[in-house]
Amino acid sequence: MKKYIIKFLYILSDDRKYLFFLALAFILTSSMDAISIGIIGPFVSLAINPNKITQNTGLNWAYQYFNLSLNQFLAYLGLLIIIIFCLKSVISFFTQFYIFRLSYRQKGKLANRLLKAYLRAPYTFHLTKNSAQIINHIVSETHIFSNGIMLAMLNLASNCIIIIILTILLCITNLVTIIAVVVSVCPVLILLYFFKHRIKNWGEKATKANQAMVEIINHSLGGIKETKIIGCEPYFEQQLVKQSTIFANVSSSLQTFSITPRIVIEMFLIVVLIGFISLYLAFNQNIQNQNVQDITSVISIFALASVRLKPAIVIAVKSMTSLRNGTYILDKLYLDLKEIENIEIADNYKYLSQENIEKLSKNDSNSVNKMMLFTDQIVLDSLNYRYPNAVQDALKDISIAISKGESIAFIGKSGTGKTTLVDVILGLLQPYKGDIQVDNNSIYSNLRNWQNLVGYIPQSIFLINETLEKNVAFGVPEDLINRQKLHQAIKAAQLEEVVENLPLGLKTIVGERGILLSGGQRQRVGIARALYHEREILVLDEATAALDNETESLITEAIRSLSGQKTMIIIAHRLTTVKHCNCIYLMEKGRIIQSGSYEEVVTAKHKFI
Ligand SMILES: Nc1ncnc2c1ncn2[C@@H]1O[C@H](COP(=O)(O)OP(=O)(O)OP(=O)(O)O)[C@@H](O)[C@H]1O
Repeated sequence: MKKYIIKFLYILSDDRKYLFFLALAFILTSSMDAISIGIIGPFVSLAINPNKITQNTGLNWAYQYFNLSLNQFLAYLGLLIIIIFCLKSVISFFTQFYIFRLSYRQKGKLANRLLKAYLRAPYTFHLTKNSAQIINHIVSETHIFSNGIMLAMLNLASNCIIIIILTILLCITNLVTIIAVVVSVCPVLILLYFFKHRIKNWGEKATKANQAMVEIINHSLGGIKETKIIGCEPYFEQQLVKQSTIFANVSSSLQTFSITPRIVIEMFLIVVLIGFISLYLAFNQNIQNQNVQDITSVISIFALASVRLKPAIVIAVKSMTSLRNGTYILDKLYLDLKEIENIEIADNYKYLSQENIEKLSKNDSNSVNKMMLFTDQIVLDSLNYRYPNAVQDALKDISIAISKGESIAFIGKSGTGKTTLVDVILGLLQPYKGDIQVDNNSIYSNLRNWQNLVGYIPQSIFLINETLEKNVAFGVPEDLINRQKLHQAIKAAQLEEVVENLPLGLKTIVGERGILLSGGQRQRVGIARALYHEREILVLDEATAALDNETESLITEAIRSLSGQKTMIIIAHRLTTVKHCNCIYLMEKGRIIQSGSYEEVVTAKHKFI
């Protein structure tokens, strides 16, 4: 339990401070709740026999002090109970409101914290992670944390206070009831103890099945073209049925278990109540007025137990089940948060030279937001990179200089390190040896500023299901889009004709992942996007897919028209696009083995594509 609370508090982070106020509110409302219900039994007993007022020292003193008739005194006592009840109800309403708000806000905060950490985690972290898992953490697990763990913990705390106070009251007033309560609760606690591992297992299985379902849906719909052509719909359907059956089985077991306490407690309470009355009647043949009062008092206390104590016990036990069920999620969230919040620093620096680590840490501490200037050249100085857990370097001693306004291209067979080199240039991967300098300043002295200079146009552009203009001016609110810049970018990216042919022009929604556009058009949207955002340096990973001659020449034209204005770094998969480049670098096994003009390198008869 101690470990559970430590993890819970870690995840709760800043909101821990609210728990103190919540605890105070709990103590207040639960005490009022318990007292207001606890005094109903004695009040009923006094109503049946008002003379008992004079037998109680406190009540007798009040009765004498106010100088009222017994019935009037009883009426005022009733009024007092009503006031306590109303006050308790108002406070209880607001406390519950506060609990719900805190819990559900926690979901939003936690999702935010996770997304922030995932987005800031180094690129290498994402190379090894499954996106379905990440989505599941952010969407479902945060919900289970707020609903199944946090709410359960708060409910458990508030109901435990009620149980303790009511039990004390019952102990004072009636021993039979307390025996009934103990007899009813013990089997439930024993059940909970023996099932604790199974409940945790159910929680784990439900989470995994849920995650697998997201993954299956993701895979089948994400590759819908392949799914349809290969005809593997039944495979995905069967996989989904398998996981949903697991989910249904464990969830139904869990739900059944969670209603068991109510059934068991109800059964035992009734058994003890009827048993007590039957035994009482069997052993007391001559029922006197006093006996009737005893039985009435026991019944009213039983009523109290079933009105407030039973629900409190049921909610407390249900919360305990929910907490146990959430153990797997709590562990996962705790480990994940710890991992990603710490990895950010550790992994970023893992493969970096000591010199660059110092530059980065200096930058982290004074995070200056000044612009990085690029007026002369970019120098890649002896870059060496190795992927985590790889046995050999993906890049070996890469040294080149790129002057401002130059276009250069990397060519080479598949797997020779072109993408890796571009990822290093983009600052996504950090070399364990070497440096990248812009006008003699290391990019590691402020990676963010360096990235602000660079526009990246990947093979497959990420397009959102929005209008074409929003996709070009990506991340800019619609009313702030600069029309002039937008039209210039569209023109330079050779997209004017495409826009003219779209039904709503720039206002046409391009569909999920730009499904309404062709591959070549999408890549030109990517070029327009980089141009709109006025990036000095454009890094273009040319599409590997075969493009028709016209599209290819449009892309080539778009790239060519930018030469001289922008510094371009191109990963080329076909030679036509790089004809105009100032320098071409041929790569093999992570090294640059040849460089020179198009004629020098291409006519050297290397078969690299
Ligand atoms: N995430 C990774 N983890 C480990 N090794 C990797 C990873 N990504 C790439 N590699 C390895 O690094 C080497 C260079 O890969 P890279 O993707 O840079 O080649 P490429 O020239 O861009 O290939 P292509 O033209 O097919 O895209 C390859 O041997 C590849 O197997």
